[in-house]
Parts: sequence; structure tokens; C-alpha cells
Amino acid sequence: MPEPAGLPVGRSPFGERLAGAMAARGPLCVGVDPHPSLLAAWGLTDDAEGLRRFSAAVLEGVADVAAALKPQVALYERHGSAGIAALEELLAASADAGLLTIADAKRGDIGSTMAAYAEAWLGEGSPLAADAVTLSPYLGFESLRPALDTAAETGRGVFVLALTSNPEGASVQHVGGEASVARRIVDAAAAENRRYAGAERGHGSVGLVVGATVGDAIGRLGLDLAAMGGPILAPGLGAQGATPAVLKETFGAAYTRVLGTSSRDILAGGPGPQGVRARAERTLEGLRG
Ligand SMILES: O=C(O)c1cc(=O)[nH]c(=O)n1[C@@H]1O[C@H](COP(=O)(O)O)[C@@H](O)[C@H]1O
Repeated sequence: MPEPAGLPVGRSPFGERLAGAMAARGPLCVGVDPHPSLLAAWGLTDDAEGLRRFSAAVLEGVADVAAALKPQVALYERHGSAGIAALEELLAASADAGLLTIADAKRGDIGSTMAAYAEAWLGEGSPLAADAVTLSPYLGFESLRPALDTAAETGRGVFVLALTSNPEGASVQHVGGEASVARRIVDAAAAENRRYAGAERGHGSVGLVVGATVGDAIGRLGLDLAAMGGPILAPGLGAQGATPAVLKETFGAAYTRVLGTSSRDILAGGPGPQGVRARAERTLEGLRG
């Protein structure tokens, strides 16, 4: 199986790096979602300076507890270029702290435009490059090709929306019965992971997003998540109602590849790093138990 040619020096593929972080720290991703209500509750201003302080405190609190940090891009975009600069600072500081980042940007567009998104979020030397980015496949999985290829070239990763945590997702993702939209996405991601080294260990760099709240949909739609060869990002813990126990039951045999992610529930532990850390530790304990 080919190793992606010419990875930047010292960087192994994202799937391998995430598997290492999950083995060392456990299967928790902390979402950095600086909602105006949270900034207010933390006594911070709803501006770029507030974002900067909030982000730095979350990073300090969870740098050695979480396997990854997932900043929600829209909550930085709200403040225009100054907000984006705060996001860039968080991405750089996380890299310095040895913590993986997943930019929750949910990008998806026609191929030629997708190439520009890929360059922005996954390209070498881009100030916004994270270790991985979330992608929306609803212009067709293959429209994501530039991001899939850039990720493979730079040792970064992607998480493609398959079954989202919101109730409205079913109206698109469940369509098609046995050949559902979600199943096609899962099969396409599995095929993509088989193309690269690491797949034999199940450490592919093409991940999926499957909500912790999807109930029995995985079985009903016949999704083979255990064999998809990459990580599964599972949002919906905490504020959206799912618990670690629900997560284990929902994913069954595929649970070993699940990275549980929670934002508001953990962030509500603030102000400051200690309270966030305490909530992250409690969530992690549940995910491990
Ligand atoms: O891609 C995501 O991260 C995502 C996918 C999904 O299906 N559901 C979902 O909630 N998310 C994101 O995960 C985070 C969940 O936040 P909390 O509900 O506060 O834990 C938000 O940033 C969402 O945008």
C-alpha cells in the first residue's frame, strides 16, 4: 500500500497521530465553541479579545486531557478578520502544546472551489491549517477530492458528515433505504482509507462524523462503521443529550474508533481552565469506563 509521497518532515499521517493521542489520553475531543452566552458567563467581552482569552483558557485546561481540540469556525467568523486571527492563534498554540486540532468548518463545494478550501484548511504553510477539517459531502463525495488529496499529501485528515447529530439530518441522510445516502458516504470513506498505508491497522485519515444521538440508525441503515478504517467523530454528548453510556451502546463494535466530542457541557465549567478541565476529566472518565 502506498505511503503518501513526501509528507512534511517529522509528520506521520493524521490517522496514526490521532490513534496515538487516543491511546495515550483517551477518546475525548473538546469542542471550542465560544458562544456569546458562554463569553458572558465567563465575564468576557463578545469580541476578538474575548475569543482569544476564552480559547487560551480552554487550551490550558485540556491540553493534556483531550486527544484533540475542535474549534467551531463560525463562532470565530462572527468577529471578522480579528476573529479569524484569534482562531489562527489557537491553532498555532495547540500545535505548540502538542494537541491535535480539528477545524469544524463543514466545507463542501464544487471541485475547483474545494481546492481553495483544501489549501486554506489543510495546505502546508496556511495560517488556518489544522490537523483535520470537517467536510460536508452533499455536493457528492467525489467533489471533496481536492481536500482528500491535500490531506493525504500533508499528513492531515478529514471528517466527512455521514449521520449528523441533529434531527433534521435524517431527511437527507436516511434517504434510499438499503442504499441510503449515509451508507454511500460510509462506503466511500472506507474505500478512500483502503488506498493508503495505515488502513491495515485501521488508522486511516478519512474520518466520519456520526452523531452520538443517532440511536439505532447505524444498524437500521446497515452502516459498517467497524470496518471503515478511520476515526469517527461523535458530537452530541452533553448539551444535545447523549451520554458516554449511550455512545457505547450506539456504536457497539465500532466504539474503539469513536472520538466523543462535547462543547457547551464542558465549556460551561468555566470561567477559567480549572473548571473546564474538571468537566473534561469527568466526560473522559465516562468514555473510558
Ligand atoms: O461536525 C461537527 O462537529 C458536528 C456535527 C454534527 O453532526 N453535530 C454537531 O453538533 N457538530 C458540532 O459539534 C458541536 C456540538 O456542540 P455541543 O452541542 O455544544 O456539544 C457544535 O460545534 C456542532 O456544530
